[in-house]
Amino acid sequence: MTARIEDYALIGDCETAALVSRTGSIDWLCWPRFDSGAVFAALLGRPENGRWHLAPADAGARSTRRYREGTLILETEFETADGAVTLVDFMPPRGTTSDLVRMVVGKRGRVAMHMELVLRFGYGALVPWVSRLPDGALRAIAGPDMVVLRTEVPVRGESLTTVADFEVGEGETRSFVLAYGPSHLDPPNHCEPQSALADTQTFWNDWDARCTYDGDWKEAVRRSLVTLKALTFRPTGGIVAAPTTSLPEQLGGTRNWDYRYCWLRDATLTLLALMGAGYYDEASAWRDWLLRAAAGSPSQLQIMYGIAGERHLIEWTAPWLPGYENSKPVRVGNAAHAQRQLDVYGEVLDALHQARQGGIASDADGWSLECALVKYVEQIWTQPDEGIWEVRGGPQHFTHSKVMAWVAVDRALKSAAQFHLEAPVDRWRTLRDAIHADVCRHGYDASLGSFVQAYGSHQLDASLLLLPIVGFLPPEDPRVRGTVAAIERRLLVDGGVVMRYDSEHTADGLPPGEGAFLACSFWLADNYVLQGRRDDACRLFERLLALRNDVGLLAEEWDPRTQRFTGNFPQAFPHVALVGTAMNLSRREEQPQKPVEQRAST
Ligand SMILES: OC[C@H]1O[C@H](O[C@H]2O[C@H](CO)[C@@H](O)[C@H](O)[C@H]2O)[C@H](O)[C@@H](O)[C@@H]1O
Repeated sequence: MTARIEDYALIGDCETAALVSRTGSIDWLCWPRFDSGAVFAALLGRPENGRWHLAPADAGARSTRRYREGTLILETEFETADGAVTLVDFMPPRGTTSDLVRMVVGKRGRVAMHMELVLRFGYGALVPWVSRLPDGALRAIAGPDMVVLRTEVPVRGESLTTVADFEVGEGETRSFVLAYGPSHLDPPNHCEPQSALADTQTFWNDWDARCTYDGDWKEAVRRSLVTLKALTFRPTGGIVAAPTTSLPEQLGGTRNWDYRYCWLRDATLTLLALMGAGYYDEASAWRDWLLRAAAGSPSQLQIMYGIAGERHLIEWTAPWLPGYENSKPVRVGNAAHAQRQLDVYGEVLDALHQARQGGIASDADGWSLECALVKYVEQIWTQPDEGIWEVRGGPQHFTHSKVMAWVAVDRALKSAAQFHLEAPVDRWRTLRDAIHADVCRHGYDASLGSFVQAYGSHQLDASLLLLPIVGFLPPEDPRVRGTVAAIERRLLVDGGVVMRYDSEHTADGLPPGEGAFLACSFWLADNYVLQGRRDDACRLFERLLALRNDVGLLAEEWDPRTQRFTGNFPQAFPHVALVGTAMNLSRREEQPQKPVEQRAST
């Protein structure tokens, strides 16, 4: 049986990532990029769909694990009746080749180990052609892809699986390196495990040392930041929402989506978290990515792109994979790429404004793009859209979407004023005021004393928690207070996690039922900070921190019924929100109402 989502840890080389279970099984790896076909897809199927298991032969071995501090180097300690070993798993940040390194280090006694490598290219479907190279390495080829296994441990083939049985004594180390290369080229060069480990340690330690956050939640914030960095595709600066596809939002359900792409929303929020912690190089790389991806007509701006800016993210299903705990279908690609989501204009213009404030100056082309985006918002803001939650039940007039249209114009106006940029400011002011008035007139339900999910609806929506955070209204406004209170009454469950909306009564085009969306739960804590309810904010924040798995990672959702993670993992969204809330709570008491995440820029 596949491990629980919370039983996985992430390793990666900033171009792709793998998930390693507590029992030493790598059950997910797309190679060579985040969005490539998976070579290990057991996560969404069975061991025969590809995995790499390496653990003591004793099935009763106990394991504990941790990352080396401030790195993405995973250490799993196995204890058996005969002794103890540490399994060190990592992917060196990529040079010319991409390597997955596993080292078994003997700690005590003599431990019998067992290794099983099942390579299945094309998301678990294709058995490769395996042969020996003259230097003894094992080469597996399937169409365009090649991987090469190098190890000093004798391996053998058994039932389409590469198997090894060996022992490791105290002080001894046995290593395995699996390297990727295109099949039309020579096999990738040998990577020396010890020096690769030292280089990987240096890379992450250097990166971690740049973090400027110095508040009370350093360990959690640094782990989230390392995770966000791991989701950033180094060659282009694009940021994926998560490294997985189709981990279900409801176990056994159909809400299974592919997150291995760059959403403007998720990526801009990631950028703000990184900038808040002092990481301006990544912010600059992302800004350049955005300007390239969005180049052209604003009417053709997509809500998401491939990691290099690709636009065609056609959604298809992989029927040969049974899905995580039978959650079908397994989807590749994402039909949401063709949706209209008005909020992305607000997120993008806010991020660009904040980048400018942080000293990442935009050139004239950048400002013309921003002006063109405002012009486009002016044309479309009155139209319905699919909203922040990417509903599949048809467009609606979502309140949050209109608020973010207001943010788009507001931030462009602020940039124009602060940086003396040329703009039709009178026209923009009129537009900004018109959107504000429209939201207050149609997005607020006086009988509920709350803003509502969509114009004319009586439903609540956790995205409304963002209204004071983006500065649409002050936190002490009675309509904002009423909205927070209504969300606490109707969407807050299980003592501290927030549902995005009531899926029974929202036309999202899908069968109802999902977990609580963890990012929204942090937004509630941000609202408590804004309202001066610091104790409530700390209590909720600590409760959310306690949901992280043993290595500090969060999935998209938490299912209060089963007390399990659901949705793609690890997802950038909740880690961004965690960083934002930690920063808000760590700010000095005298300036509590300017939250970091999506903060209302001055
Ligand atoms: O719930 C339906 C939608 O779910 C996914 O969207 C969610 O993930 C996105 C990436 O993190 C995020 O930007 C969005 O706010 C979330 O609702 C899925 O990608 C959609 O295709 C799907 O319609």
